[in-house]
Amino acid sequence: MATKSPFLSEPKTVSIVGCPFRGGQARAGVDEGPIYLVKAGLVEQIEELGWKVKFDGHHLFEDIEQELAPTRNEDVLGKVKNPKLVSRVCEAVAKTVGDHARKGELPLTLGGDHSLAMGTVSGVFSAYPDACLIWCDAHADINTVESTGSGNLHGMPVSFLLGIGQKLPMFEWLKPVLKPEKIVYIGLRDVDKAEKKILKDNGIKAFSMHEVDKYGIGKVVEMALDHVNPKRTLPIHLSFDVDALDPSVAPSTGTPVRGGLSFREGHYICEAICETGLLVGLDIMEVNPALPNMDDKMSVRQTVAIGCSLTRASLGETLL
Ligand SMILES: NC(=[NH2+])NCCC[C@H](N)C(=O)O
Ligand SMILES: [Mn+2]
Ligand SMILES: [Mn+2]
Repeated sequence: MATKSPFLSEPKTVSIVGCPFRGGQARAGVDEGPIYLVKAGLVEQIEELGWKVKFDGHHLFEDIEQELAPTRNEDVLGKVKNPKLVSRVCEAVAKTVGDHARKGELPLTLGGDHSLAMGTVSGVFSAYPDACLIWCDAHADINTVESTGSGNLHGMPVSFLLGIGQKLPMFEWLKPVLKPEKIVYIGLRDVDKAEKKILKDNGIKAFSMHEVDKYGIGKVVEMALDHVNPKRTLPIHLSFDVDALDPSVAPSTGTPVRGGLSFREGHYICEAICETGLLVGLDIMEVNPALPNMDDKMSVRQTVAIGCSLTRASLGETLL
């Protein structure tokens, strides 16, 4: 493996946090994402790159699900769906991810839906308070309790991490670890009207597909890093929603949007971030093997393979 990291301990270790969780959105199947990724050989592939890999089974949230089961149908607050469940699961994820990060391991969280990022980012930023966040997604996931149309928490993790919008009592544990200048988006193309205003009001930097078309992905990643990490010294967390990629490339996901990143553009982002040597946390989110439909095995295989190859590109795989 190439470089030594200023942040990670030797031997360089990836700790896989498999999160079969779907409570942040409505579509079944995204909870199977991590299981498919591991079954496709992800652990061995990362080892092949020279990392030590820790993985002792997926994070089962059975205890939480069971405890909340009796009141499961009442878990709604205003428009927001499953707030108690999502909060408890993300709190557990934050602890696990934070523990790995504090030990100098690189937590790799496999979703599951993107609400889990409330946990992963909280965990990584608890270990590295000066970290920055690169969010690759078709969506901004920055709706607030007030602005959400869907009520799905996978559309809100960023606002919760920033501490903007109404605070929900069950999310008391979640501290606003993120500052608006510490996040940058790449790949946006389906941003709700209210989200556009939130991005503008908070001066949050975003490179939509328009900028990818205009400047090319190389320049976009450079500008994104210049914004959150001008001296290339700060730890980086990469949260990658596979719907950032075009649906022709990654079809098996819950909220596909046309006009997305090409196969190479997606991988380039991961390679370029890896080259900084500053990556300390990685999320691969929203792989849903039940979509686009049960019979479309080709799409599933393709999307799962891309989840694996994006991970490898982030962890040092190069073309030459
Ligand atoms: N992580 C995702 N795929 N998020 C999609 C969010 C879609 C929409 N903006 C919403 O708030 O529901
Ligand atoms: Mn998305
Ligand atoms: Mn997302």
